[in-house]
Amino acid sequence: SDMSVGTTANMKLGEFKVHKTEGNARRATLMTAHGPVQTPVFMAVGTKATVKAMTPEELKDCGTQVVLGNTYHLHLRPGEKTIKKMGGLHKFMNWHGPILTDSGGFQVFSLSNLRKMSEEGVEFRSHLDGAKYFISPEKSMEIQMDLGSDIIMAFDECLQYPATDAEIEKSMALTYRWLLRSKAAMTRKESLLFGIVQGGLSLEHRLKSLEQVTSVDLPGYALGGFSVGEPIHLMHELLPNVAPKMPAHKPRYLMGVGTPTDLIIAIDAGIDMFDCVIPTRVARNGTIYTWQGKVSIKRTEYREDDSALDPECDCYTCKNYSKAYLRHLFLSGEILGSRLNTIHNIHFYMKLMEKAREAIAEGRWAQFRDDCLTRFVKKSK
Ligand SMILES: O=c1nc[nH]c2cc3[nH]c(NCCN4CCCCC4)nc3cc12
Ligand SMILES: [Zn+2]
Repeated sequence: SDMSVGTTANMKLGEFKVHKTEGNARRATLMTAHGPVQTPVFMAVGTKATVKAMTPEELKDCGTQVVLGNTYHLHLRPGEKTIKKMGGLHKFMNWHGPILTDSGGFQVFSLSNLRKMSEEGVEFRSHLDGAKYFISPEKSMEIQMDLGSDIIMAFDECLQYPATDAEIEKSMALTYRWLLRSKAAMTRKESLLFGIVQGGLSLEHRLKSLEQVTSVDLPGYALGGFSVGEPIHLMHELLPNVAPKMPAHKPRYLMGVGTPTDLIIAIDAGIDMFDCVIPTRVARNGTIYTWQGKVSIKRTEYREDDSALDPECDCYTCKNYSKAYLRHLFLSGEILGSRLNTIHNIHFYMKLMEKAREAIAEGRWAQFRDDCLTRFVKKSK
């Protein structure tokens, strides 16, 4: 269990202690203002101050350690000034564990009708009501500090895929200049600022961006610019050539990733932290992750199936409900269906990370990795 790595009592804010490694995989602890984070860790995405369909208590019961918030969404609604007045994001959403906030750049490019990009920042219209907004490194830091975020992401430019070499070079240079401005503007001592490495799907540019970003002394570093529509094998091939070259004694965060298979492959490459909407989003669409592969709950074969979603799972949903009932809820569009499927998928992701942490700590990561890849790759039913 997570206690096997000893006490975190006298760890300093921002300290990252690597307890055990096996190949590139690491078992570590990161100390934040809201407590220790045991890695490898999957962070539940709570974009609009809620992890959809789950209460904070249910999140905790599923083993959630860190919740992710979004600068873009919360700036538009209800506004960080309101959240600050209400006591900050932890109090507002009643989540008192560590919170990581994304810096807004990615969401502006993927959600809003972009108006204008400049050295200064990005001007855009809200996807909600078309109102005009402007975000810069300084504005992004101000928003994340007002939210009271424990881990603040630098304001970067996430390049779309595909991109030419010239576009990649231009964009990563801007991301580097914006990183320096982010660091200068992030003055909240309780918060940890993470830099974001870009460089597209080009190893040469990735290593150049890695050199630039890690030349700035920070408590952690992320790999951005992935999971943006590129063929997934390109990321799988690039990771082992980039992740191990990130600072060994700082946390490595792969943004926006991924499926259970992606997580295993990335941990094997040396990644410590992940976030993705997949477990919550696909749950609402009736797709369930299990230790025997994926299950689509709407299938007719489950109509009178009295068994649990996953016989190897001990979550609240698997202990109390049958596939037949969950199929009925899904087909009826019942809210409880979204809730019970989400509870299971989040529990599955957190259990996967817990087992990965134990496997690395006990020197049997390679066996666990191969076992998972065999289980997950099997055809989904
Ligand atoms: O380069 C990035 N910088 C800042 N934040 C990011 C967030 C990201 N999220 C993703 N991918 C999310 C992909 N996700 C996969 C499941 C379906 C919905 C979209 N890439 C990212 C890159 C970045
Ligand atoms: Zn379950």
